[in-house]
Amino acid sequence: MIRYCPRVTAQRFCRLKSTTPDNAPRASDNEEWLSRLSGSEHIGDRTNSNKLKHGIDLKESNSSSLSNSPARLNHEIKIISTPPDTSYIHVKSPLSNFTSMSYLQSKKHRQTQLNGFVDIRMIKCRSGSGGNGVVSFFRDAGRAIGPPDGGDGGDGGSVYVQAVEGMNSLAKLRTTYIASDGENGASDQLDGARGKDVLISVPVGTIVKWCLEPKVVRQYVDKMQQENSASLRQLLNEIMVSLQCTGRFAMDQKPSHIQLFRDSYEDGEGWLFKGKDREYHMQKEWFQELREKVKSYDYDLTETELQADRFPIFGIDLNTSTQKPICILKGGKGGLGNMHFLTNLIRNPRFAKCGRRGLEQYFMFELKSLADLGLVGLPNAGKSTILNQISNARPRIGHWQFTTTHPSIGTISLGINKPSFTVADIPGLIRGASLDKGMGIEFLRHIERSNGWVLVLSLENMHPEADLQILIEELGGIKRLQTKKILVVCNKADIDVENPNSKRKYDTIKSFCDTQGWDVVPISALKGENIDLLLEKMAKCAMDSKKA
Ligand SMILES: Nc1nc2c(ncn2[C@@H]2O[C@H](COP(=O)(O)OP(=O)(O)OP(=O)(O)O)[C@@H](O)[C@H]2O)c(=O)[nH]1
Repeated sequence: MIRYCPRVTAQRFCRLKSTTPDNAPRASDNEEWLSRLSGSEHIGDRTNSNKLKHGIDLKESNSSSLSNSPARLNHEIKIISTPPDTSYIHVKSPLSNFTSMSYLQSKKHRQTQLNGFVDIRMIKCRSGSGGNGVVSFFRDAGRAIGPPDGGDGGDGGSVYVQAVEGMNSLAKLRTTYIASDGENGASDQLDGARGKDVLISVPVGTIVKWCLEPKVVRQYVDKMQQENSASLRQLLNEIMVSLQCTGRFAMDQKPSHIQLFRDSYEDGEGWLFKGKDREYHMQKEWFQELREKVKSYDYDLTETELQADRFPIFGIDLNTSTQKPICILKGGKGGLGNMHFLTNLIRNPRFAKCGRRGLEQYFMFELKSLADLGLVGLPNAGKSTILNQISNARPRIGHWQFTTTHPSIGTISLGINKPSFTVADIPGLIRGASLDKGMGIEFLRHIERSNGWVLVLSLENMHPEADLQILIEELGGIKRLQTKKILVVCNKADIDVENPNSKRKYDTIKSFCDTQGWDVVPISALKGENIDLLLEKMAKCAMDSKKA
């Protein structure tokens, strides 16, 4: 906890005309504050580890280590060392956790793909630095130099984030959010104004994650791609990022938060001199003594900063609207004015303290839709036609592949007094989507939160059972599907109805689904056949998934 320096607050910000300052701490107040500081046992406890920065680990990521291994599990975290060997929990984690695949793909390509819908943004945020304290002495007609009256710098503004209802895209977010710096203090005991905060409003369902500077990552990845033939996804999974982390609790050895570090001055530094310079002061014993005491104040400031400058490794999930904005970057503290350094020995303190620096970091804003059910299928299976039939959503429908270029969510109500549920339609998956073929698997984020998945197959295709296997594979394998409630929809049952082969296709799928305990239903979305049964089964799947 910071042992705050003495200050009478009642008259802050009001200008005192031609009277002796009465808002400044008296020498005795300052003496008492400084003597409390000198009793501190903290000095020297903290190591220099706060100078360590996060970064891409070049040694781990040489091209020879790149293989065609399956995609690494996202969020994989390898603990390298823990306290007391190091001050922080040192971890390594794949770069894919701290950058955006979509950002690294061609920007233009993605714009046309998305038709204006934006579900991922990399944003630079900066909190304001604290204003500087000021060196000033009271003056009036009768006195050339009076007691010190230099005010404190104002605190820097912070960056906040909040989730609000009614937004459904990240398109309107700016690329940079900068909170303003605190103003410097002034004569007559005036404290500088506090820097303005910034508030980033995002749709409910957004996850805010800490990430590396996108430009640096892009340059690095481009270089790596020139040197070897690995796909972008493979590269992002193989390149490791070194991070300094902390646990949720002081002694926790399990990393939960990334420790961020400011570029502020060292404890005991950050002095501003006026009249006589630093060299002059450093030679004086009284200044050295004071500096030693103020070191403890700085130590507390740094500790408070380190506590505040922690960000959850897996991000902040804004899955409900935020009642109170969440601070993601805190502004720097304002520096002390010279009136705090008046003591019985130091009558003319010609020095003040600088404000503490703000923080500049990059964050990845990722929108993950909140729908009860996720509709997945190969391109052209008829997902959009189904959603059109059963809900208020009006997705694009076409007989060409990838008509759906961005997710859409429909609400389905089965009548008064009956619960309603939501369904998300995402672009079609193809074999190799997880290796970025077709529209890739980036859109799966929109069904990740749904506990119920509706797999749509087209009976028009020659081997719909093989399509089902492709879906299972691209969705993460049978084990992943076992964690969800699954409903399989065999669409386009109207085609070739008389052909015994059509019945055979359906039976093969049904018997596989039976072995997995999955429900299955044949329909014709185009002709509206069996839609009531489909709705009933979807409602059951949604309710079961809510219970899961
Ligand atoms: N005969 C028949 N055609 C259908 C049926 N359902 C959809 N279609 C047609 O199949 C084509 C594709 O339908 P969409 O709903 O756009 O398919 P999708 O799965 O959303 O396609 P993507 O956007 O590529 O993912 C359209 O021409 C539809 O009219 C059906 O039950 N029977």
